[in-house]
Amino acid sequence: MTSIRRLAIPELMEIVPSKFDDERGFFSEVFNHAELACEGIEIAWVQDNHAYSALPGTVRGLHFQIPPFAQNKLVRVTRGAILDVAVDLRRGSRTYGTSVTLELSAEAWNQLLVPIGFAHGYMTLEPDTEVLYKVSAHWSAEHERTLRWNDPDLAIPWPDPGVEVTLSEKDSDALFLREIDSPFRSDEMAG
Ligand SMILES: Cc1cn([C@H]2C[C@H](O)[C@@H](COP(=O)(O)OP(=O)(O)O[C@H]3O[C@@H](C)C(=O)[C@@H](O)[C@H]3O)O2)c(=O)[nH]c1=O
Repeated sequence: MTSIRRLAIPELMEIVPSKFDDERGFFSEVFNHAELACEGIEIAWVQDNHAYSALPGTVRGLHFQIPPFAQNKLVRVTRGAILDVAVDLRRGSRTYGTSVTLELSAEAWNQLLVPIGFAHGYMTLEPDTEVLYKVSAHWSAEHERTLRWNDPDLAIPWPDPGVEVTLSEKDSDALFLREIDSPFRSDEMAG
């Protein structure tokens, strides 16, 4: 059975699928539509992404796409570990501009559901970390937006990686929260 736990912002959920170990290795249903549907999660996923980061302290994000390419994301780690972060960008939300963090790892075998209306990003906590995630809209460069990972207004409790942070050029030149004109409204969101 998959376990599902709502986080401090209840639209964000930690999902932990069962994992069956035996002498050969393991088996796990990493996505089961019917089990998630029982919790009201019925999302039409259209793309699976796989990202490998060589170094610990690699930051990707914080990213979101605007409509009509806004994306739900279901994120998991198959090797290594990350601190995964979602920032509430739903105007009118009591938690607008605040974040939820959750450590995801191959060992814990947990996943984070990040719905439309949130920016998403992560820092790798181990070398050779692989992140896989489903998204519910295709990638569109014109609809992609980047929020600055270390914007002081977000006050995200990033860990000290003990090394210099590795960042893409796009992410190092991102917008601050105060510069973002969010298209998301809390009263339009499901859940
Ligand atoms: C996101 C994405 C990128 N690309 C291409 C564009 C570019 O040449 C290369 C690397 O893209 P990026 O630097 O944007 O990759 P990355 O920084 O890993 O982007 C990802 O970050 C995490 C935090 C998310 O939440 C994702 O939605 C996505 O934005 O891959 C695709 O072809 N399809 C995609 O869906």
